[in-house]
Amino acid sequence: MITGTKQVGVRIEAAVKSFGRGQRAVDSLDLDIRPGELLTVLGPSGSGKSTVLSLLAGLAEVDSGRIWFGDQDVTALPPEARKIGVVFQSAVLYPHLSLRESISFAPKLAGVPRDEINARIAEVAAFLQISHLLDRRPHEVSGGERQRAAIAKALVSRPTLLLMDEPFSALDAQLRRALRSQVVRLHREFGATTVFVTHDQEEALGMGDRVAVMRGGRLEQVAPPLELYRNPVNTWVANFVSLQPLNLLPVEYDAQAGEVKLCGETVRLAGPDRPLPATFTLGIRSENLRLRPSADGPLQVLTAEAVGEQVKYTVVAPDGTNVVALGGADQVFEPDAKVALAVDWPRAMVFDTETGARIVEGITV
Ligand SMILES: Nc1ncnc2c1ncn2[C@@H]1O[C@H](COP(=O)(O)OP(=O)(O)OP(=O)(O)O)[C@@H](O)[C@H]1O
Repeated sequence: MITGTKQVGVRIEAAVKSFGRGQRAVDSLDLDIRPGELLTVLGPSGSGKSTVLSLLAGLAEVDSGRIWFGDQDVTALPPEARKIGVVFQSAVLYPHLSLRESISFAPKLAGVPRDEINARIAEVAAFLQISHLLDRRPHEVSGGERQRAAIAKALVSRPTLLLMDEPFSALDAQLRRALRSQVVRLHREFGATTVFVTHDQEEALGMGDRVAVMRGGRLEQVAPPLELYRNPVNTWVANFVSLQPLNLLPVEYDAQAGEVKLCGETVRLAGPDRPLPATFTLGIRSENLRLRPSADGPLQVLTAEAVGEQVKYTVVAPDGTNVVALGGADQVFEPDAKVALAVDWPRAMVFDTETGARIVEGITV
């Protein structure tokens, strides 16, 4: 880790923020961000992600609640007193200044000695591979290079908290991927506690030490990526974090026989870890569902779509439910083929049909 970086934990306590008389943009939010972690904040458009970032930056004030950086209550502190670095969707650089001048602006103002500023710029620019561009102005570099300069500008003041709001959303997919891994390495190197806002599942799950999922101004769940993926608290989170389509299938359970009826098939369960209700919703991701050839069905292939090395099948169950399954290119099913499901049961999720809440951890057959 680079010397001079302090790691601070952040605590948002019962934060409420509304704009005008409208709905609450952030509603009773409690969130702990650990010292030095890279937390991604994921949610659909309008879920309150940017507002959370503005509250942390001090660009917006909470209506009620408190914000702590370590043991310091910063709720009433203005942005300049918070020791934060912020990177927005489009780089905030001075158009008439060179990148070097833009990057050195804030530390110069703060009275950091010239040599120290130069050393910090050299270090961060080398890391971000923009050393050769420092004497150019913003309009003389590409969009990706401008975003890297904006990151350098945010880092050079040695912030204790780095806030990034969809910094790569205007860039093409390949560049986004490259910059994503650069930010992860940068975070490891510089160690500042980082909050990275995105509406992109792949970005949030790929980058975050933990992912905070927001919906309608509230926090639905916060967990490490794999835990979130495997143990989502409800159908909404399960669906939102899915990289491949999620099937939510109605299931009937006969407790006495220990059997479930799923898409026209009867399956014996070995041991649900808790009593199951007579009907529930089974959540199964298409990557955890395969098709088996079966002369007498009960399902029928509707479409087969190539996805790289795999094939995405949409099949229809006897009750008309559509089910999406992924298959390898080695076993190809033609449209209209009769098939049965091969469920990876330990990866199946059981949800309450009424509330959508997760009810058991996993079931075995
Ligand atoms: N300055 C503002 N004035 C009025 N309403 C606002 C303002 N900023 C945000 N809102 C409202 O607050 C809610 C949350 O907005 P916010 O920008 O935090 O969501 P977001 O999750 O970041 O969305 P996006 O992914 O589209 O940027 C939205 O309903 C939005 O319309």
